[in-house]
Amino acid sequence: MNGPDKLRRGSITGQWKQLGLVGVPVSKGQKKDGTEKGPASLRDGGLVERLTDIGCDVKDYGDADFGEVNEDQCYDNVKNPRSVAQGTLKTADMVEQALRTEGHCLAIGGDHSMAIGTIMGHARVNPDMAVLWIDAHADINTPLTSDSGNIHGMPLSFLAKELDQYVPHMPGGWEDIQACISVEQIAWIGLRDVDPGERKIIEKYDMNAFSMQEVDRYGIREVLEKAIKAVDPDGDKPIHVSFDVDAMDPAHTPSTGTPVSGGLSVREMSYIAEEVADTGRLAMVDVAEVNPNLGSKQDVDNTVKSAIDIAARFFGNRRQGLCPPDYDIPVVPKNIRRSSIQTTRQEIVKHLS
Ligand SMILES: NC(=[NH2+])NCCC[C@H](N)C(=O)O
Ligand SMILES: [Mn+2]
Ligand SMILES: [Mn+2]
Repeated sequence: MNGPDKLRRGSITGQWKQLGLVGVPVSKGQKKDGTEKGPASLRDGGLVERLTDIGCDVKDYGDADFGEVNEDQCYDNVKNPRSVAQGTLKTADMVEQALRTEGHCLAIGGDHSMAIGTIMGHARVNPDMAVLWIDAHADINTPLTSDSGNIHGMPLSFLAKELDQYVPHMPGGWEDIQACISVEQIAWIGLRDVDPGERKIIEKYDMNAFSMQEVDRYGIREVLEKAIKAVDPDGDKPIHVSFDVDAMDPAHTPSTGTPVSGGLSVREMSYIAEEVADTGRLAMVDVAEVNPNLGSKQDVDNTVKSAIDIAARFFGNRRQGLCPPDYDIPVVPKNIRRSSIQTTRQEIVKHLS
């Protein structure tokens, strides 16, 4: 081969021309206020500009309206079931519309209960999607296996058809939320805090769960390859990435509600994003669990920066660099003497104008 993967990779921007952005300002899936401000913190941090710079044509669909639910009593131990259900249905509609219109979608949360709506909406368009769930947590507790009662620890139990028998039918909108994917469509990367009921489900259904132990044993390259092979053996499925920022080490994403030490490095996470982008099959990304209420200003800035960096990598930004399709190396006109770079530049500008 001639140079590092020269033939396989282009370096031109604009692979994802059209991209719908959907904000999912949910915080009722867990107990800490602040994730409802996640979408605003990512927009204020320059997310759209970053995506535009790398050649994306971003259409911002705004935020799903989570409204206010009066007296959202617990269902058994499940907290805020009606609030989450109501916003989930709105999220699903917006994601569906964004995907149908733009072809690609980036959903920014919000706690990870956001993914019930994003995957539901995505499944209406691509029911055969492959889901890569990048997270310290498995988020597949059922309401009955969950100790916390927080819905952000349960989204996959509502989404996986095989688990229907374990999930109670809750009131207040949940009748419209139906499981839409199979356990075989899901692979996790980054796990390091898995509850007993979750571990049981993973083993019972022989699910594709890659913990940090596998990352340490095989390296991120092999783990990612195995994960993609597991959910997309023929390499022809649309890919949904659900990225919980707590998958990364808290050194990079400290402002999140349930940080767990020993997470993915910037390099490992960048590698995942670049390689998934390179498949050409990425349809949608969720960015979950940014909580600007937690930590110092520096912590929040670091978290927002990491989240934006990774989101941009999923949509085409590469560590090797990019150049716009119409970029040309500036030529020095023959009649201009090279006295110094400074004057050359000025003279070229003069010459051109
Ligand atoms: N999306 C997340 N950060 N989830 C954390 C879940 C923690 C724990 N497993 C629970 O069920 O409550
Ligand atoms: Mn998590
Ligand atoms: Mn999560």
